[in-house]
Amino acid sequence: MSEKSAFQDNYPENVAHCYGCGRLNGHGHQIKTHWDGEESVTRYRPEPFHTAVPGYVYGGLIASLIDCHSTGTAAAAMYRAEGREMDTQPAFRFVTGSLHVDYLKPTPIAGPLEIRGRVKAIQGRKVIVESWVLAEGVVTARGEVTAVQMPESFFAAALPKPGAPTA
Ligand SMILES: CCCCCCCC(=O)SCCNC(=O)CCNC(=O)[C@H](O)C(C)(C)COP(=O)(O)OP(=O)(O)OC[C@H]1O[C@@H](n2cnc3c(N)ncnc32)[C@H](O)[C@@H]1OP(=O)(O)O
Repeated sequence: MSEKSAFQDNYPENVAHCYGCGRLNGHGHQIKTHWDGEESVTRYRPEPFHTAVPGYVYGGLIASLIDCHSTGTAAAAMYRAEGREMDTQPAFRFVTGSLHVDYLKPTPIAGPLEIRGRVKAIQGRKVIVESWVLAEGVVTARGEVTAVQMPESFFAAALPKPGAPTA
């Protein structure tokens, strides 16, 4: 795969189940993000059930789109910084350390949304990404995400402890 494929299409299978961006999560948003010069872009069409107030998008969806758009941008930026394609090893996997969203205007639910992002800083294992949501060309929300490279312990922590109750 090359940079022409979506960032998320290159995620290793064991981290491709995220509700916001995992291509293997049939219930999720399955967002697809690409570079557009120095900015990253995702296009997403909300469903009628993503309603907050009738006619407008639920803020949690907007946060989710900013979140996964930004973590994907963080991963892609690290590959770019190393001059590598996203399907090369070792894989960069980023999780959300912090997510800040400002809701500037109600976001109309009719029609597609565009989420754009820009890398503010790459600092060691963390990447700070600013992203914004546009509806019909109008910015309705702005966000900032600190994405942190996922430690291997993240996988281990997800496993049930021996003898722990399962329900
Ligand atoms: C990979 C494909 C899936 C993509 C899914 C993306 C969307 C998601 O929903 S991810 C799920 C939600 N996020 C989580 O569950 C993360 C839970 N938190 C954690 O696991 C850890 O706190 C984690 C990984 C963020 C940081 O832990 P750790 O790796 O030990 O970080 P640590 O070494 O302390 O810090 C590394 C750097 O990140 C910074 N950092 C850590 N946490 C935060 C935070 N919450 N806010 C800001 N900066 C932070 C630190 O300050 C440090 O920066 P510096 O190097 O400048 O000192």
